[in-house]
Formats: sequence, C-alpha cells, structure tokens
Amino acid sequence: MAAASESVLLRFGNEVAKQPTLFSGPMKSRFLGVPVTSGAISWAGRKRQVDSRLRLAGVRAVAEAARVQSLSGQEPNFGMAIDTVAEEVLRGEGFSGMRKTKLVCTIGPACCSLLELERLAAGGMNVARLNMCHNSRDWHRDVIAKIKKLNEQKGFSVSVMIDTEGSQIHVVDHGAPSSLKAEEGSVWVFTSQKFEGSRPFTVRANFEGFSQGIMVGDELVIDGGMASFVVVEKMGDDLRCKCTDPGLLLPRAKMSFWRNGKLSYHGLPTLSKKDWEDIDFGVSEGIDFIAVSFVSDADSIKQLKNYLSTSSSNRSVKVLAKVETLESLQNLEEIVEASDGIMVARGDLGVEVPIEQIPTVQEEITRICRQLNKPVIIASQLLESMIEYPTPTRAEVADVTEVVRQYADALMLSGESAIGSNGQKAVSVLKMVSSRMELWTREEHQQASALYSYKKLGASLADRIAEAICNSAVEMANNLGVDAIFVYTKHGEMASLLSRNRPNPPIFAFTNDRSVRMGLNLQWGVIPVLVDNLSEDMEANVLKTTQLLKTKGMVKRGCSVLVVSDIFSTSATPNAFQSIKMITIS
Ligand SMILES: Nc1ncnc2c1ncn2[C@@H]1O[C@H](COP(=O)(O)OP(=O)(O)OP(=O)(O)O)[C@@H](O)[C@H]1O
Ligand SMILES: CC(=O)C(=O)O
Ligand SMILES: [K+]
Ligand SMILES: [Mg+2]
Repeated sequence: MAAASESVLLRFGNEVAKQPTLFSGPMKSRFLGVPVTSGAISWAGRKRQVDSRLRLAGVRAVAEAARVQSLSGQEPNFGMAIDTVAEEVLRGEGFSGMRKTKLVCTIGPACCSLLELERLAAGGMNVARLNMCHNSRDWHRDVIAKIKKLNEQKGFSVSVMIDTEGSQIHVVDHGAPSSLKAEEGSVWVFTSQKFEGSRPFTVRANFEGFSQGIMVGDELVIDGGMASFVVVEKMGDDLRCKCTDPGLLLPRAKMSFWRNGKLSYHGLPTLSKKDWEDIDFGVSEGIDFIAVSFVSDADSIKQLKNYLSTSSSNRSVKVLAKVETLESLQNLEEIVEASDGIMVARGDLGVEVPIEQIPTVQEEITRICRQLNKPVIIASQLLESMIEYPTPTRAEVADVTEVVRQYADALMLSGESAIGSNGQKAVSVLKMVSSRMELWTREEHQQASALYSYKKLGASLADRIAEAICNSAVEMANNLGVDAIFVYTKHGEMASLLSRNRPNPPIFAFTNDRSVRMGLNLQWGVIPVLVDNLSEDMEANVLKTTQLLKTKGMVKRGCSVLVVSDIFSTSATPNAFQSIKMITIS
C-alpha cells in the first residue's frame, strides 16, 4: 500500500485537511469514475457534469466536507429534536462514541412501569416491541402511552413496534404452572377442548383444528425438539401420543407435526382476525412498526401494506416480515422486497429448520437484507441465560458479537427484558458487546471492512443514482476520515442508502417528518434528528443545524462532516457546495 504517496485535500472556507488514503497505484476517483493521475482536479467541474443527471433523478445530492468551525456564528431560530441519549453521548464522547447497532427490547411485566421503561430508554433502547401474543390491549395501550410520554417529556426517541400473534399451534394448558417433564414412553392426550381443573397427561392446544389431517404414525415435535411424540391413536379430534424423545413441556410450547421428515402445514392465514384487530389497535395508538409473525410469502405483507396505504393517516407505519418458517425461507427474496424490513425470529425458525442451519441462514438473510436495503433485526435467545442470571454466558457474547460482525441493523431482547430479572443489565451487555465489535471492525480491520462494505454490494437497487451517490459518499467519508455524515432527507431514503454501506462515521439524518424519524430508529448507524423546517437551500440547512448542534455542545470546533442531501433544490445556488479537491501526491 502506498498510502504515504497519496492524499486527499478537502477544503471548506480556508481550512485544509490532509488525510492519507487507502488507495494505491494511480488513484481513481471512485466518486465519478474519472481516473485521477496527477494535479488538482476540480470537483466543481465534475460536479457540473453530473448535476444534470442528479436533477433528472429528482435527487439533488451534494457531497461536501464541511468544517464546522468555519460556519458563521449566526443564531438559528428553528427547532431540532435529537434523542436525549444520543445527545449525551455526543457531549461526552463525541461522534466516535455513537453506537451503530440498534437495540430492540420486548416489553413485558418485568419492565412495563414508567420507571423501568425510562431505564431501558436511558440504557439505549431504540425500539420497544410489544408482542400481541401476550396480555390485554389495555395493557399494551398503557405501555404505548408511557413510551410516548417519556419521548415527549424526557426527550427520548423510542419507536414502538407491535408483533402480531399470527396463527400457530401451541400449548395453552399442560397441567402445570411452569415446565413439566415428559418421560420416554409416557402416553399423553392432546386436545383442543377446555377442561376443568387439571387432568394428568393431558395437554390443551390453542386451535380447534390442530389435529386435522394428522395420522397415526405422525411425529409431534414440541418446541423444535424439546420433546417428541408419536401419534398412536386418533380419538375424534384428540390425539393420543407416546413420548419418543423425553423432554420438557413449557407453557405456550410450540407444536409441529412431521411426516416422513416433512412438516405438515396447518393452513391457517398469516394474519388472523385478531391480528387485523391488533393492527387497527396499534395504528390508532400511533405505533411505528408492525412485525408480522409466521409470514410464508410476500402476499400477506403486500396486503397489509396496501391496507395501510389506503388509509392516508396510516401511511407511515412500517411493515416488517418475521422470518420464522421454512416457507418464508423458500420465498425469502420476494418477502424482503415486499417488506420494510425483516426480523430473523430465530426462536420459531429453530422449530422448523435444523438448529445447526440457523447461523448460516441468519448470515444469508442479513446479507440479502443489506443488498436490498432493508433493515434486519436478529432476534431470540441472544442473552437467554440473563433471564435468570446477572451475567451472560461466553457463548451468548460470542453470538451477539457475530451478529454485530455481520452488520445486522438491530439486536433484539425477548424474555431477557420482558420477564427477566436483569433486563437493564442485558441492554448494557448488548451495548458493550456491540460497541466493542464495532470499534474492532472500524479501527483494527478498517481496510477489510471497507472492502466488505463497498465492493460486495454493487449496484442492485431501483434508484441507481441515489445508490451510487451514497456508495461514493460513504467511500469518501471513510477515506477522508470525516467525523460524521449529515444527511438531509425527506423520506429517509438517502439515510438508509448511506447506512447500507456501513460507514465508519455515524450518520445524522435530518428530517422534518416525524414518522421518517421514528422509522429510521431501526437503521444501523443512523441518528435521526427531527427539524421543524427543511429548506431547499442546502447551505441554510447545514448552517442552521450545525450551528444548533454547536450551541448545544454536541459538535466541537474542528470536526469534519460530509454532507449529503436528497432534497431537490430549485432555488439554491448551484455553486453552494463546490469545495472538495483531490490530488495525488507522487
Ligand atoms: N406483554 C407480555 N406480557 C406477559 N408476558 C410477556 C409479554 N411479552 C412477552 N412476555 C413473556 O416473555 C417471553 C418472551 O417473549 P417473546 O415475545 O420474545 O416470545 P414468544 O412468546 O416466544 O413469542 P414470539 O415467537 O412471538 O416471539 C414470553 O414467553 C412471555 O412469557
Ligand atoms: C421473535 C420470534 O418471534 C421468534 O424468535 O420466534
Ligand atoms: K408474536
Ligand atoms: Mg416467533
């Protein structure tokens, strides 16, 4: 590598920053595809060449290294809302302290008081997940109200996600308050009928038609292998089953039937009547995300998105597909395409897919999501042992580290926060482990990660111009070693395209749309900032926002920032952002 022989100069006002680059050999401009061999190349000239293309695409993108210190000391008179946790980190540690991987916490009885929710938010929770499988709508309404109250009164920016119950066969009563052992050879009756009191060796399933199509000799697997039975007799709709593989029966244990190594599908709809009611409930309560359980193909996602878009007030709710069935893996690309994001729900996925395949499946889903620019959450059992114990196992830490290394957008806690006794600790473990891995990929393996983040993505999205601009902007940001990327965005598109490249510096996304802000909470490395006004004059936007951040002590003199925008400008002077120069030093 001939790093010392080349450098990039960037100017804003009279400031000149000099940074070594990773390039070797005759330096090619990766920004515009024009080879640069020697001397100073005018960014202004090349910018004019592409400007017309950008305008045609309806995208005005300006990439610019701005020196914060050179901005004039004019007092801005507009408002800005940034998550109070991000604000604190910025004040204390600066841009380099910003965590990139987002955190989702499932809210349950162990963390539903205002104080507990506040502690989770202060600990770094970006999204609160409410699982509609559990508890009443009144309970969920109360939690949502508390989160909104904390956002309004304490300056947090926690988004709310509901997770649909979906249609799945599970245990509702197995005759014990907690787990019950099924011994080898013991015979049990599985029924859907309600019964008084407890009947030994009787398990009630949630769904009346659970045994439809099931034959003697079929295998009944509990929780993906926790215990197994063989069907020995059909008695009306009930099944008499003999335990072939002893294990535990837990409350709400999942039941799946297999014949000749193949799963029998129950044929229930992805979105049940209750799910639609829960969706209406969530939307009316102002939630930000709907995670759809047991998705099998893109149809249910399209149907829901269509439903939300026809009611104009609901446009902003994002729809995530949970990948947790074999069928969803078979239709993965179309599901990712149709949805606004994915949750790899490893709990149920492990029931249908051999667990040794989960790690590779997870990596592949994460890769596809990034390729198609959809945020991906990795969920379930990340720190399972912490439900009970105050420290995680080494294996759990290794699992979380791997998720972060794969550049997933978000990590999710389930029982750890919902019912566990160490929810806040679990959040801080996720925070610590992800920050450590992020630093490692950024600093110790910068070159490798830069290669991974840029080369493998290629051009694959519909809006190729925006995609190319963001790829280039991130490469610039990394190579110039800027402290932050600021993106001014109407719908969040450019912010997510920048995030897709997993840049070294954090991405501050300024938007005047509240729902865009809340939606961006799930995107890797993006700190959404709500501003009350975005002008078409980019210079004015940059001036106002930077000045305000400076006044609040969140940015310091001397920070360098790369500015990108998807706000189409009609009035701004075309020369407003022409001051990057690149040279190759021999
Ligand atoms: N709102 C709630 N009220 C009571 N218990 C809850 C609530 N949410 C979650 N839990 C508890 O926390 C555990 C973990 O929750 P989580 O939602 O992640 O898993 P789950 O019930 O297996 O369903 P899913 O497959 O949809 O994730 C649940 O088994 C349940 O006991
Ligand atoms: C999160 C979830 O639904 C699962 O892991 O099954
Ligand atoms: K669910
Ligand atoms: Mg699930």
